[in-house]
Amino acid sequence: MMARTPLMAGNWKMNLNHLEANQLVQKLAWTLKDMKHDYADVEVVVCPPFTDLRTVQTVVDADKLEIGYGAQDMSAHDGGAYTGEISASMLTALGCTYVVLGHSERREYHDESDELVNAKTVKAIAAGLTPIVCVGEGLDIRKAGDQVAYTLAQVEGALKDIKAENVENLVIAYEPVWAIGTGEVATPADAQEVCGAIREKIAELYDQETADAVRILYGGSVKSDNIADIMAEKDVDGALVGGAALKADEFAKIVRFKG
Ligand SMILES: O=C(CO)COP(=O)(O)O
Repeated sequence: MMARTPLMAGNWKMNLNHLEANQLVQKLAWTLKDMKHDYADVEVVVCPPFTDLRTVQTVVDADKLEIGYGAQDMSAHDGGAYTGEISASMLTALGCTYVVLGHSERREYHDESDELVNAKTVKAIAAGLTPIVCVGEGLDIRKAGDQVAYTLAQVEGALKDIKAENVENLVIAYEPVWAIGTGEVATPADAQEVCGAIREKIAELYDQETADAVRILYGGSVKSDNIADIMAEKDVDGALVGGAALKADEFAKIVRFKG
């Protein structure tokens, strides 16, 4: 089995304008460079608002930074009369390599369904983007003990009609909604339970090789002081980080979770 490269992705949500984005990415790059170890063994990605992407591209290109970037959403359409939407090809034209899809905040505030997340995932893959597909249960489902079944149904919905060769590059982020922005982090065992079940589901839908290649992230109140324990779980390959990704020092410490 090929080792999966850990991935630390910062989801900035609706925070930081392009000037602030410039500062944060530069500071992140310096901080990572100043750290004792080089960070080549961990992939670092930032997902700023759309309006920051051009700026992030300029900083990354100018300083040849080993920081990837992507958007937090995109349209399921290729182009045309869709006011306010951004297409996959607009993102690739800006050098994006990733796109977050189906975040619980999109599902909750913008009524995104599994079908829409699937349509976007198909388009992202076709454009050569790596989708970070977000799944995860709310508190009521967790209390009822149905987190695994609920989350696996979302995974299956997102992957409908997607071929194995496209799934192996995909990233899935398990983000229990009750742990997002609440300070309530899932225990490492909670994260492993669902991340492990997601990998088993992918093996069932495709094959073991595909399942072993897919990277599965945990997200929800990840901080520098809890990341190491979460990363110790065998099916957790990284984190999708919200609030803690807005501070260069803190995000850099998360990237350097091995110390
Ligand atoms: O939603 C998240 C990342 O996509 C998690 O947010 P927090 O890290 O702020 O809890």
